[in-house]
Amino acid sequence: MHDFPILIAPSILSCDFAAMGEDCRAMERAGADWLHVDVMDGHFVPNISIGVPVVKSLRPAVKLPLDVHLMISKPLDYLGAFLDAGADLITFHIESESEPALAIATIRKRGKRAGLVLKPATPAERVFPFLPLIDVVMVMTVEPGFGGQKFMPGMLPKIEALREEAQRQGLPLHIEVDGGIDPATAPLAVRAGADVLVAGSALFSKPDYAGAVRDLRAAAEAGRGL
Ligand SMILES: O=C(CO)[C@@H](O)[C@H](O)COP(=O)(O)O
Ligand SMILES: [Fe+2]
Repeated sequence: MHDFPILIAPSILSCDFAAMGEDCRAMERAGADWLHVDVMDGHFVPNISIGVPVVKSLRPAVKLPLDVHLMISKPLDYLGAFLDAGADLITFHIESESEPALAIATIRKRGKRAGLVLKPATPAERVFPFLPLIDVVMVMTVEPGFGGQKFMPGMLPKIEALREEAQRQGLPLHIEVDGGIDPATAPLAVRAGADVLVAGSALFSKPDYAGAVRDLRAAAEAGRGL
């Protein structure tokens, strides 16, 4: 079994955009591990969110690693800009118009971490050939595009298949889950093999961020023992 600690990555899609820096610093003080930045182009997904200038402004505002989730049709065209802006990890969709091996190499050549993301309908096997090349594989547990949706338990076998394949290939791969993660669903994802938990609404909607991060981490860690 992998022995990564559980990591909590609050999704800033649910933060207060009028006070983003302070809201993110509060999440940092609350004990978050990464900051998850959702980038949407209105084409790959039916929503528009934020882009390069926001990553650039956030970079000096927090010390947390910036986990940039690209929900855009042409990730290759924008990798350089996100890397220059200060992304520490860039994940992009296997369903996008990209050459995955080239995109991964572009990110890793800059000394940054790379990951692939799967939409709910995409089978785990699609990314098996790329697992030795990446640091993170991310399983969408909702349809990408919006925060605050309901976790899809049907994604649990996909997480299990990815963890099994990573173990079979002897890879220390992070498995990140994104969408509908809260203290009720986190243990299910962790038991299936996830170790990085993105959570937007479940954290930013709470008045006490430290308590919310602590409760999510405790629930997830309990999932390991199930
Ligand atoms: O990438 C996405 C949505 O496309 C996510 O990162 C969401 O922002 C997670 O939000 P919650 O489901 O946790 O509210
Ligand atoms: Fe995301």
